[in-house]
Amino acid sequence: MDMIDCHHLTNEKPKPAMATFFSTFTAPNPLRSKSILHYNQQFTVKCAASSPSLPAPVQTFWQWLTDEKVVSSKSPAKPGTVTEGLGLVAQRDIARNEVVLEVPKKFWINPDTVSASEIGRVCNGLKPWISVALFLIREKLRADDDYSPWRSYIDILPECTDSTIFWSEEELSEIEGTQLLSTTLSVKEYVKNEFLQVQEQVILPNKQFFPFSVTLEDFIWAFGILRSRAFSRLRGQNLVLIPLADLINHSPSITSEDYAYEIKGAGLFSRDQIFSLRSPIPVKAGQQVLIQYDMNKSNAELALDYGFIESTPDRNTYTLTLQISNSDQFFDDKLDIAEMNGTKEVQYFDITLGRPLPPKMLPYLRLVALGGTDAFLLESIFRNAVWDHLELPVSRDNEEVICQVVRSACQSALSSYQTSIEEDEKLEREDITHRLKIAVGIRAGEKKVLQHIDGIFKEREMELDEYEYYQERRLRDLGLVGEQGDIIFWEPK
Ligand SMILES: C[S@@+](CC[C@H](N)C(=O)[O-])C[C@H]1O[C@@H](n2cnc3c(N)ncnc32)[C@H](O)[C@@H]1O
Repeated sequence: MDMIDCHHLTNEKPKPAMATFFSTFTAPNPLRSKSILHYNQQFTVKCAASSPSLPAPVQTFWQWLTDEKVVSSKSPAKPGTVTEGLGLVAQRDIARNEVVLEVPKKFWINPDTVSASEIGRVCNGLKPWISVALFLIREKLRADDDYSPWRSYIDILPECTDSTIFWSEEELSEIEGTQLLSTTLSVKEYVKNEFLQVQEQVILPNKQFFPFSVTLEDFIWAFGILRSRAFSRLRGQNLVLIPLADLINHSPSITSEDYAYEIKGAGLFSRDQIFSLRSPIPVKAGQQVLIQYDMNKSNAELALDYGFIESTPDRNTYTLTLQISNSDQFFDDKLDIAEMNGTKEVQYFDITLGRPLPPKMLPYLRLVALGGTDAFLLESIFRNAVWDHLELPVSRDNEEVICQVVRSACQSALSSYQTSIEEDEKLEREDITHRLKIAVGIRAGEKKVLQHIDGIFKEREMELDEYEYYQERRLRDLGLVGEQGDIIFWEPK
């Protein structure tokens, strides 16, 4: 099927500036995202859904849903071929918040579907996404004469998306030096390890269910399908594929995720559940119904999960990883203080273009860099108050060190990219492939965030003489500093 053209971190740790301080920029943990999956323009609709030129598998799919009474000729939206592959096209004008489609639970694919299926017994105890992935692969690879009720749905799933997990080595070389490359490689490594395990424990010992060869490629396909189309954060459903609803595409110009979809009771006298999708904006007949997938995902997450990015500046992020070095002589005290204040030995800070630094970043940096004559603050009598002190500059030395370390880490990260922002911006204006556009947007975005971080600490460095440090604050609190900042001495008469 060619709905979508089928093509497809560890950054160097900057040298610690001093023994007690270890700062590193690495890729965000790919599996750390809040939800495994979820979800400017109006896109051109190439052909109306009722058009005979709709691909045959999509027509078969629609017929199946019609026979099952999930849809009818009066349905407000139908599948159509659009620039993003398949999408949902309005059959008539649709009002804001109007229900576009409803899909009963019987047609969902989730871990319960797998449990109730032939392979349920052998999938017992597997991670939810792995059992659903095996289910999808089995449905896809089953012989044509082996009837499956899911066949017409499986047949409309794309062979791949533009997610970086499907990129060739050559395409990946365009994101050399980026956090996205490291994340992509670690995700692929993770998927590979899970595959090897499930192959040995489930696929090979159960030839009766898997009489065909299942490859790592099949497994990556299933992972990509789940990552790009499963819904999550729904009532009791953390991983669910909803056929038909998963044809909905994303629009950057819709800036609210509210009310687009929900799970509700099928009716007053029914205990069944139904998935209901609403249009967040009014849509004219013939136009595509679109939603906002996730306001909180960065461009790197969008590229990894779905295979597109946005030009919105605040989608550009860079994850700064800071760490209390375990060779730090004050390691135990620092860790205790960090943990008492909701941070860890290794702490990630997601920095977004044009936004202030995350609130805990400066105190954490100051804590990590604390040493020398400032080390008294680590003593246990200060334990409850120390974080408050770290919220403000502690000493000139401490503040200077954090500026130097962050700036040198930024410079080092910036030097690992192959191109300059100017070169990227020039390329962005040219006629390039969708994947190259993603690559160029990602590498330019990361560099801009690094420059943004560097700029913040450059400014701080220039203001070092203007800050009030711990000792001055202390003297002022004791009433020993006059209003003009002059130190008041007690003068004997
Ligand atoms: C939930 S599916 C939507 C249906 C999909 N277009 C299809 O052909 O099956 C999500 C995928 O649609 C495509 N997509 C959705 N919104 C897009 C957008 N704004 N720009 C580019 N591709 C988009 C991406 O390939 C993404 O992985």
